[in-house]
Amino acid sequence: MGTLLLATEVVFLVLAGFYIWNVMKSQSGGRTFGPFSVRDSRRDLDEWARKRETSLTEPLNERVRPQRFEDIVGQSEGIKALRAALCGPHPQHVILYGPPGVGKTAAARLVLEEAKENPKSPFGPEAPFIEVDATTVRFDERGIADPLIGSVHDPIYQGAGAMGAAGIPQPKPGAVTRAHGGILFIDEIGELHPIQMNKLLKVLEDRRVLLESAYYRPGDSAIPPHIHDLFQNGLPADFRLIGATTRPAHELPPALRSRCVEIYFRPLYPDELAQIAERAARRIGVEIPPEAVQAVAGYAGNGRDAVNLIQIAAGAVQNEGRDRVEPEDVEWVVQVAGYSPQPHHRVAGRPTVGLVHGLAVYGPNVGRVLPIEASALYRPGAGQIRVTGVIDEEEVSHGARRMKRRSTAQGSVENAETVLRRFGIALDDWSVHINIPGGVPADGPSAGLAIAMAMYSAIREIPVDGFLAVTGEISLSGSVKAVDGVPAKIEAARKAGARRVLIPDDNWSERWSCDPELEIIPVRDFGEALVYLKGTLLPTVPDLPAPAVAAAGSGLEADASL
Ligand SMILES: Nc1ncnc2c1ncn2[C@@H]1O[C@H](COP(=O)(O)OP(=O)(O)OP(=O)(O)O)[C@@H](O)[C@H]1O
Repeated sequence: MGTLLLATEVVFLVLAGFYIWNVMKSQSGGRTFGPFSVRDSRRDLDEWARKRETSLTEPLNERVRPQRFEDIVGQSEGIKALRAALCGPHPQHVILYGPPGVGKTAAARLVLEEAKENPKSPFGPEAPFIEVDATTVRFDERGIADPLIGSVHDPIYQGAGAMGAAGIPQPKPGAVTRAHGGILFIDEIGELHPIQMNKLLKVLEDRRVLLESAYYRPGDSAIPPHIHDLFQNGLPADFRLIGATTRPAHELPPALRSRCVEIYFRPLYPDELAQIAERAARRIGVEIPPEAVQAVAGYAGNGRDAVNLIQIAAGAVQNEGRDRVEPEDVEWVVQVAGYSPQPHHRVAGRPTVGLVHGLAVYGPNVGRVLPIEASALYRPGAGQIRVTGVIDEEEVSHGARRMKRRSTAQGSVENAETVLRRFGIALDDWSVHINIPGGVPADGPSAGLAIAMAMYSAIREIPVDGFLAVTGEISLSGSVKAVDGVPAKIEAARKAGARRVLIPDDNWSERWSCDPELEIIPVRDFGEALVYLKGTLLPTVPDLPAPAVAAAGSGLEADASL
């Protein structure tokens, strides 16, 4: 019996000891966080710390990202304007326009550091650079969460915590407040929800975010003083905005545009893409011969493409134990990644009947060569003019009003037709096909002179100088009228390998009189322009008798159905 009692006592003592040990152990774990004990939390912390010890090498795109303004190719004008807007004593808000992948984000990321170096800049050494992508920034119409502007977490919402339980609304700062004292960069700003855009405009105006909540009572002593302060004085949001967009300026709200300096980044030319590719290869540590660089430039539509092409090719090459990217490696990437050749127009060089290199501007300040083709068949009494490649209707915007208008290029063709008739060509006897490949941009009138010259060349079978580029609007009387974007067009002609450019006399500037590479010639009318049609100067305006005999065709594909 005594033994039994002793055994029971021992068992009881062991159980009690085990219970006490367990209680003490759980108490030594300390507080709990909801369902988590401190021990659980510590275990998770250790796990994350262990994970953080693992890190991969720096991604290639990080390695090739521009580190200084000098690394950004081809945007010197845009960067100069960006510096002027942000690096002085009175920085301004900026909108950066431009196609994708040409260095807008790269430049925006660098400008704050440069501004900080100016002792007169209001950006302090700790000024933040906050980056937001408008295509992914969450927008909640009920205003529960607004990571851009900030919001109030009202006590009714799930997870309002101890403050919520006490009926206290909690202001949550957004990116505009995190950017206080620095720069807020909004990529794709044109994609912001209109309500968010309006809120942003208000913040730009007030330089603070004023929040409201039905749960806020100014006299409530249960609300902590810092929350009273935020409701009464607002969250600070004095920053400078850089908004980047691939949209054209007229698609952005005028109220935003009027508050910002507008800066344009332009598409990159093939030689600039080649430079970016070369630099990327160098940074990655692979060799690249000029032929492979040219191959990249032929397929890359922008700087990002150039870098991506090099990255994939370099990766493949390195996996094979090589350190040199050959043109075949670039071709392989082009195949597998589905790149298409870029239409980087060069002038034809050889004289061609019916082919005139017009000049157009697309985007802000970007010119390009626009080949205009004409073919002609002599069809006595059955003449007609067919135009292909022209956009039938263009949408134009005047502030909030959108209008559709007939393509101005179509009008240019009709003007050219009248001019040729005035010059004695019996168009009733000619079937003429004019083709403007690639669609004509909104500045169609400036193709008028080129169209008239192409038609004339096709009908008279005169080969056009293959190094000639032409811009100018043509009036019904044949005079050549001023057009927009002549400097950009001249640059495009230069890049395309032209040697001579005809421009309207009204656009002439003395600075073009001694260009070492290009002969830039002002012309007043169609007759003057014709003197330069063939590379060898014609002594006078050509004689233009109406054709008397049958069947003159052009050098370009004659269309029997004309
Ligand atoms: N002009 C350039 N000079 C040098 N590198 C460039 C240039 N443009 C683009 N790149 C390369 O492409 C990458 C992407 O460019 P970035 O993000 O600046 O383009 P973006 O104009 O902001 O385009 P998106 O509108 O698509 O954001 C850069 O990190 C850089 O490696």
